[in-house]
Amino acid sequence: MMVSALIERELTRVGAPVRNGVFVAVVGPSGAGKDTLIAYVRERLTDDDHVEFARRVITRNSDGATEDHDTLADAAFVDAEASGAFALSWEAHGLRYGIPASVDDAISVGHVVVANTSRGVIPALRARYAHVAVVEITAAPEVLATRLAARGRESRGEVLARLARTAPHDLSGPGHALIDNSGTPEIAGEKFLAVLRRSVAYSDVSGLV
Ligand SMILES: Nc1ncnc2c1ncn2[C@@H]1O[C@H](COP(=O)(O)OP(=O)(O)OP(=O)(O)O)[C@@H](O)[C@H]1O
Ligand SMILES: O=P(O)(O)OC[C@H]1O[C@H](OP(=O)(O)O)[C@H](O)[C@@H]1O
Repeated sequence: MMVSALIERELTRVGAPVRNGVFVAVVGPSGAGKDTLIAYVRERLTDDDHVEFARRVITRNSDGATEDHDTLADAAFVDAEASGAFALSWEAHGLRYGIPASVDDAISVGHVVVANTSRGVIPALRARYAHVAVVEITAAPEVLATRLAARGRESRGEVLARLARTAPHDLSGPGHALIDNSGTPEIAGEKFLAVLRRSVAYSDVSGLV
């Protein structure tokens, strides 16, 4: 999209939250199982055109295993961010993360958009979108430690830093669902599916044609 079109859309949006659909933010501590549960529901919603899964942009090479995302070098990410390429962006673990601005279009037409986000961006999300569901995935601390060590994506020092990262915000509010993923992925995954089906039922696709 042309930069001028992006700026025009942003100016139109200021003070007016993006309506109709629902932004489903999947949050929780590292190792809780956000990507695992997103993959679980994604496999079961392939026929549902109303649910989209945001493809994140991260300044990390994709390992192809835990999450399929786009990669940008740090300077390119900063340029993209400045040109309005992201609906939302944040920094964590020494990395930059962005959610493409195109999710606004999906939500405007009444779709449900699912994205793994930082707990720290929930206030910004609630300001940007009229309908936000916050799906907070949890697991016991010892479970997180075991899973991150077994995943093997980070060094031992990085794993310890991730475990030490505490939730910066109180996430409670409308549309907040807490899902414990200390058991099997199926148990938590079915609860997550139920939240998504409620979000689809809630999204407003009437009057959009
Ligand atoms: N219910 C579960 N039972 C057993 N292992 C699980 C379960 N859920 C996730 N895992 C495993 O735990 C590890 C962490 O899961 P995942 O990468 O989905 O977490 P995450 O919350 O996305 O973490 P991060 O924020 O670090 O990306 C993975 O190796 C995954 O296979
Ligand atoms: O701790 P907070 O800010 O909630 O989450 C920060 C980030 O940590 C994880 O990153 P990754 O997917 O493991 O790289 C999450 O996906 C989120 O984007």
